[in-house]
Amino acid sequence: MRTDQQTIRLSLVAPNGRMGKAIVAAADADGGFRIDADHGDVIVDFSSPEALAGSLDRATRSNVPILVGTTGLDDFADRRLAEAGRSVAVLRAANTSLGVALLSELVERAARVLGTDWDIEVLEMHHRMKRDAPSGTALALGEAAARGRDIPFRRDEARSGRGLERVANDVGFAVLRGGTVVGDHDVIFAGPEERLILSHRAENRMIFARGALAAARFLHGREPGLYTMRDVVEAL
Ligand SMILES: NC(=O)C1=CN([C@@H]2O[C@H](COP(=O)(O)OP(=O)(O)OC[C@H]3O[C@@H](n4cnc5c(N)ncnc54)[C@H](OP(=O)(O)O)[C@@H]3O)[C@@H](O)[C@H]2O)C=CC1
Ligand SMILES: O=C(O)C1=N[C@H](C(=O)O)C[C@H](O)C1
Repeated sequence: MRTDQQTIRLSLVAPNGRMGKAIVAAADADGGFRIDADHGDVIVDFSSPEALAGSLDRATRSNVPILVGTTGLDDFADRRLAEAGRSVAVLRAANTSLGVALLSELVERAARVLGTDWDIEVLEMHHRMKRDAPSGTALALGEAAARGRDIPFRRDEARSGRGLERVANDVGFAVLRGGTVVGDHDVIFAGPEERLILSHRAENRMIFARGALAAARFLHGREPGLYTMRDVVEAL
């Protein structure tokens, strides 16, 4: 039980989902948080893209910061998040684990250092219930690679058939689904006669839940803006 910090009330959009339950368990173990159905200090949304508009409306109307962990969001959702970020603090994270926050930095750096003759492929595997593909994390890692290389992010994710020679600088995606896999991500840099593979393995949803609590603590009382897990890690 923490005694050094103020208790933060979390309003969970989906308390009964897999992530909702993990966050409730992590909050219980931490002792510095309380789950509050409506009037939280921070809104926490790990649900589905359909819920996002309502969650952002609630955040801006009540002037409360919001953590969005939902993946599978489209460009329109990006614009809504940016708009909400003008009036409240908004943190969007496809992956709230500490390991993936660091992996994203490593990927950006590797892409910057390795020349364009190193192709970049992202491979991910998740449990059979996952609805979106590629995972939000895989896409965010692809974006980090493109950022490192200072090129526009172009996805190649439909390789089946013929005439599929690789286009230079595209980021390729491969997706596996099955069983209860919590979340595996490999970023493969395939160069001339060598490969560098940066990997993360999530073994339990509690890693995302603990990261979500760190993000909520970061957001509490934070000024309006769009934030990422890198901001959270830097503030730790
Ligand atoms: N950022 C991160 O670190 C992580 C992100 N995720 C992402 O979080 C999201 C949820 O994952 P997970 O918990 O495994 O999924 P689940 O399917 O277990 O839970 C989703 C929950 O959202 C609820 N829900 C769905 N639509 C709405 C809506 N329109 N309004 C309110 N609630 C809604 C569902 O309720 P009901 O069952 O009643 O429909 C359910 O309780 C996914 O997008 C996933 O990719 C997952 C893990 C880590
Ligand atoms: O749906 C999941 O389970 C996960 N979703 C996130 C994603 O799409 O990247 C994060 C994590 O990999 C688990």
